Amino acid sequence: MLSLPANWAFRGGVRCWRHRAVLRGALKAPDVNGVRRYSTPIRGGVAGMEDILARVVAPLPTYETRDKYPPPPESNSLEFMHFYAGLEKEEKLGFLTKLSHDFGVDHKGISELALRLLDAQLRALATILQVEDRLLYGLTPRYKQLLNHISRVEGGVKFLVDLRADVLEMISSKASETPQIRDLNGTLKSLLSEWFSVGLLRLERITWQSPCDILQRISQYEAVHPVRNWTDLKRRVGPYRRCYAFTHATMPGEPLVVLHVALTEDISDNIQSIVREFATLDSEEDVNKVNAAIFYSISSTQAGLQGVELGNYLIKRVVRELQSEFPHMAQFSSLSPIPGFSSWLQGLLGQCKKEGRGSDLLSEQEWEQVEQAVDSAPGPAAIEALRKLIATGEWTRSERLTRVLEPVLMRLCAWYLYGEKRRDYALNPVANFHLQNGATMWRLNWSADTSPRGVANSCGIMVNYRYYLNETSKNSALYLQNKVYMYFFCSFFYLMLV
Ligand SMILES: CC(C)(COP(=O)(O)OP(=O)(O)OC[C@H]1O[C@@H](n2cnc3c(N)ncnc32)[C@H](O)[C@@H]1OP(=O)(O)O)[C@@H](O)C(=O)NCCC(=O)NCCSC(=O)CC(=O)O
Repeated sequence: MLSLPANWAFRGGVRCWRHRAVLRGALKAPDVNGVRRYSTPIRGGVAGMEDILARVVAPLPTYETRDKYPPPPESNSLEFMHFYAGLEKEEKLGFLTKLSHDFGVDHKGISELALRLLDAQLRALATILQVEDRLLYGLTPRYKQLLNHISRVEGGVKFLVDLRADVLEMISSKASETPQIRDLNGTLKSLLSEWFSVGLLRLERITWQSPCDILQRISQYEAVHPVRNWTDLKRRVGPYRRCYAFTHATMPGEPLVVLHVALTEDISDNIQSIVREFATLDSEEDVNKVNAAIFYSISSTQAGLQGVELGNYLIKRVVRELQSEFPHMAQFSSLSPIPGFSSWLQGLLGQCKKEGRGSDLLSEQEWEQVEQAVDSAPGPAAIEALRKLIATGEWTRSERLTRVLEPVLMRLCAWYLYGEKRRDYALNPVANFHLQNGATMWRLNWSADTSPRGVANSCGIMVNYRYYLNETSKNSALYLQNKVYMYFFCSFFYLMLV
């Protein structure tokens, strides 16, 4: 029995009183994602939650009647959606905990079926297969059929995407770490991965002629290089630029993942040349100037679709689109930020200061140059001075210090990207994304993002992840199965200096 905070029942009671009042027509129920109001009154508090769940989460049909059982009424789905939409954040935690705990897999039934499978091992293969199929069916959580039915009502898929976003937030914030909540996340992810498979996605090119609300969403969803104004946005969908999004029939007008591309002569080493400088040409007159496609921003817009790998699908699909538009194009690369490098470096400097050992980071000669450049005494004082300068970005104002720090920061950044791991994969999430896709860590670029954000996040350094099209499948398998990173030696020679 789930124990909820004592006041929950009261608050829930008040809320459910409001629901009841709404249902009697006393108040107009707000439509939720276009979901029509349900018609059955509900009791308040935990009892109200149990009442709702017991009523709308229908028991799994028996194995024998599983294909013949009539689907539950649509009102069950609507009632569940409306009830959930009316809950506060902490109430949703309680509700989803109860759903996942009490309406999941019948574990007792599974253990009985597992014993039957063991007993059947000496029987005919047909019998074994039949018992295995029963076991497989028995492993279906009771709530899964409700989720399937919800996906068929208007706004249902978007509701489930947002529901998974709530579940992911509960897991990442450690508000809930139960295995049942993880199971609920797994079930939602597998359903969403089916519904958002690449064959069901629609590739849309976004141009200045696209509907205003789409352009507005593209602008607000841009998570990597924020759009400053309409002029900036017009540039990003204008000449020598491409902007693509995947959309889905169940979520019309909602770009699910957005990719911004610059069409250039060579592989770009600087983001300001892409998002700051304005083109002098009004149209793409000289396509011979276009030899490379630079992916300079990719953003998933639906938190609930994390792990569905829409970004990977989109990059691969856009490459094909560009190859058909520019048959001679042979260079496909990202120009990616390196979020986390500066904070990682600050942590290292803090450790060095504590242990009074800076020699791991900089050579004696480099430290001497830094001490002269920052006019500091050697040892902890120099380390602290360097920490402050990097934290504020002040170091970029000193040519002398910049000259001293370039080889140091490039060397440390190469190691951060290549050597620092999380569960044997790249620690940096952007590196992990592109390496998962089969890209090669191709080139580190100094002073590639001189914006305050770029200097603060990664000391202004950016990286190209190069897509060698004939090698991405092999590279992806090597990375995912063997944790082997592909990097281009001569651009990452800094690694040899580590
Ligand atoms: C990068 C994404 C589009 C990937 O989304 P997908 O749906 O394709 O993939 P996914 O959700 O399965 O995640 C795949 C991997 O992306 C990596 N990843 C990268 N950035 C992440 C982020 N901010 N949050 C969560 N994961 C992130 C993770 O390591 C994850 O691996 P795992 O699941 O194993 O942990 C998205 O994560 C996102 O929108 N991130 C925020 C914006 C951003 O950082 N964009 C990339 C910047 S580089 C850039 O924009 C230029 C360019 O390179 O194009």
